[in-house]
Amino acid sequence: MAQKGILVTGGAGYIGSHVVQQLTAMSHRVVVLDNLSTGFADAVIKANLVVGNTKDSELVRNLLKEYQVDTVMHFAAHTVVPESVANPLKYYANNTCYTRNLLECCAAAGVKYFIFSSTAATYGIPSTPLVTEDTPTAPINPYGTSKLMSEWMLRDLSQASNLNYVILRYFNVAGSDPTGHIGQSTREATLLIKVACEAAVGKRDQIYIFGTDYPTPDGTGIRDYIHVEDLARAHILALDYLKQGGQSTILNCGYGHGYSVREVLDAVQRVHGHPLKIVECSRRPGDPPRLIAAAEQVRGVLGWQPQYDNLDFIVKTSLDWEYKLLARG
Ligand SMILES: NC(=O)c1ccc[n+]([C@@H]2O[C@H](COP(=O)([O-])OP(=O)(O)OC[C@H]3O[C@@H](n4cnc5c(N)ncnc54)[C@H](O)[C@@H]3O)[C@@H](O)[C@H]2O)c1
Ligand SMILES: O=c1ccn([C@@H]2O[C@H](COP(=O)(O)OP(=O)(O)O[C@H]3O[C@H](CO)[C@H](O)[C@H](O)[C@H]3O)[C@@H](O)[C@H]2O)c(=O)[nH]1
Repeated sequence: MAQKGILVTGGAGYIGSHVVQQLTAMSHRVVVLDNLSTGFADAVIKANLVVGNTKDSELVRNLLKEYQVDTVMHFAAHTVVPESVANPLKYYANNTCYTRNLLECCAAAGVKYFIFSSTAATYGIPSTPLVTEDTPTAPINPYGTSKLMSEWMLRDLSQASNLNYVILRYFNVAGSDPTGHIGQSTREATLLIKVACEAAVGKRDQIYIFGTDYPTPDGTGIRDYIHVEDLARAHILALDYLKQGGQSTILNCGYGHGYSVREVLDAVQRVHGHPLKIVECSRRPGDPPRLIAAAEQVRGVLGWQPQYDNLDFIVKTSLDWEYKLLARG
């Protein structure tokens, strides 16, 4: 019998491509569906890339059939929070409606396992700094809401069918493949470590600190930064877990401790060896002071053990990739 396939939507994007690389290294049969809206064809090295959209039911149905897909890993989404505030319907269409479409195709094809990229943005501004999976969800922007609605669809479909899922709520993802084959190539990036590394290699003149008056030890926002390779590994373990009959579940993905913006910028300067031009400015609307994952569940349920829980290493791999992008022009 032919090996069952894994459909990875958004597998040409930053996080998806790292997961695909781990899956193909383990000889899984992978097909990537990506419309290349923010992804890159050359990020998909050993899997088949089909350029298309999750809203295209006929295409999705054909792929599920052709590759005998029993597992879907769903990364495809728009991911920029301020853009979601300015253009909410774009986010509800892509992140919610097209996910519904994908789920409908999965249900019809009898897909058994679904691993979904969710986000700490579903928690909004939690009242406790340490966020457990039971912390009430209360997103404060359309991006977070669009993702939470997909979680609900998945939960409800699972209850009405044989589909089981793992929802992974990522905290702040950073870093790049330590072997240097792939990395974060996002255009017009907004995420702190990526932006700081762009400033370090001279792609930007300066880096802004959004708010220095937060109730944190140094006044800047604190986040739980997780290396993309460790996050990718959690997907592999989630797949094993589901295949061994694991119950549908939601898991935070973070290390359980955080760094302030100043600590991150110190790390970038330390690893890079040169000072950055840092400009302090007012808070960015909607940013919680501190967001840290309670990260016991993912370790307990999946047996996940992070390898790269080291800020300087995260920064080093980001910086190495930024130099590569610079050399490519
Ligand atoms: N980067 C983070 O810190 C972070 C944090 C939490 C959650 N997430 C989630 O992780 C997932 C991946 O994020 P990323 O950072 O790799 O972003 P990314 O933009 O690099 O990847 C998204 C990929 O999906 C593709 N895509 C988008 N809409 C599509 C569609 N309708 N059909 C087919 N392909 C489509 C894009 O071309 C891109 O390759 C997203 O679901 C995002 O919400 C990311
Ligand atoms: O140029 C920058 C960029 C960010 N920050 C600060 O750095 C911290 C991290 O900000 P990011 O923009 O890197 O990431 P967020 O914490 O806003 O991440 C949120 O948005 C992400 C997607 O954009 C993910 O969904 C993630 O789960 C969600 O918490 C925040 O305190 C932010 O104010 C700066 O000071 N300057």
